Amino acid sequence: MDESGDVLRVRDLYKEHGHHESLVRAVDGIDLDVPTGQMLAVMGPSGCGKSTLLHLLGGLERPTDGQVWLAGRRIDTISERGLARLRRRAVGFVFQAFHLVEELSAAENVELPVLLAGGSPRAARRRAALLLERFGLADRARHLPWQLSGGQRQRVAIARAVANRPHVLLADEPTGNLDTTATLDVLRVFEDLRAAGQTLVIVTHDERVAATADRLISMRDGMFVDDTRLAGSTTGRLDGLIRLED
Ligand SMILES: Nc1ncnc2c1ncn2[C@@H]1O[C@H](COP(=O)(O)OP(=O)(O)OP(=O)(O)O)[C@@H](O)[C@H]1O
Repeated sequence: MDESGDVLRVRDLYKEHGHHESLVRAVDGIDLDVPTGQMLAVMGPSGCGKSTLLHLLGGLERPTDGQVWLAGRRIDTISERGLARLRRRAVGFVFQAFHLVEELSAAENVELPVLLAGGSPRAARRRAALLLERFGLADRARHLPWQLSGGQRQRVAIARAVANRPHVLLADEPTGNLDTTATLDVLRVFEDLRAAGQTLVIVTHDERVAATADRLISMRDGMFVDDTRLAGSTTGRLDGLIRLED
C-alpha cells in the first residue's frame, strides 16, 4: 500500500509488442488507481489490451514506458529478483485455464505457494484446509484436478491464488470456460473475498461478472474509454443474478 491507500497505481502506461510494421500498442497511455478493497472489472473487445494490462499490473510483463506501483513499491524499474519476490507475496493470479498442477491434489495445489513462500507444512495444510472449506470444497480436498468439475477447479485455483494473502488478486477471464452454475459459484467466492477486504481486478467478457463489481472500466484500442462506479452492495447484485438464474 502507498500513503493514499491504493494497492495499484499506474501513470502514463504504454506497452508495445513487436517491431516496425508488426508493432502493436497494446496499452496506450493509461492512468489508474485501485484503492484497497475495490473489486474492479475490466471489459472490452478482444485484442483491446486487457490481458496485457493485467500482466503489467502484476509484474508479469514490463511496460515500454510509464510507472506501476504495486503495494507501494515501484515495479517497472525493480530488479528481476525483487519483482519475483514481490509477485510471490503481493499478487495472486487466476487464469481462464486454471493451470493447476495435475499431479497434486486440490489441497496440495493450495499448499504449494505457502511452502514456496517459506511457510511450514503445517501452516500450509491449515491454510489450504481453511480456504477449501470456505469455498465449499472441503470434501474435494484429496481429489486430483481431473476429478473436479471446471467450477471446482477454478475455485481451487482461486484458493491457491489467495493462499499467501496477496494485496491484489488479478483474474483473467476467470469464468470464460464455465457454465452458469459454475460461474455463480465463482462469483460467490469473489464476493466472499471482497467482503473480507480483498482487492480484485477481473478482466472479463461476462456481463454477470462485471455486474457484481464496484467499478467497471471499458477498454478499447489500449485505452480506457469509460470508468464507472457501480452502485449498491455486491451481495445484493449477486443475489439478483442468482434469482434471475433460478
Ligand atoms: N506477446 C505478444 N506479442 C505480440 N503481440 C501481442 C503479444 N501479446 C499481445 N499482443 C497483441 O496486443 C494486443 C492486445 O492483446 P491482449 O491479449 O492484451 O488483448 P485482450 O483484450 O486481452 O484480448 P482477449 O480478450 O482476446 O484476451 C493484441 O493486438 C495482441 O495481438
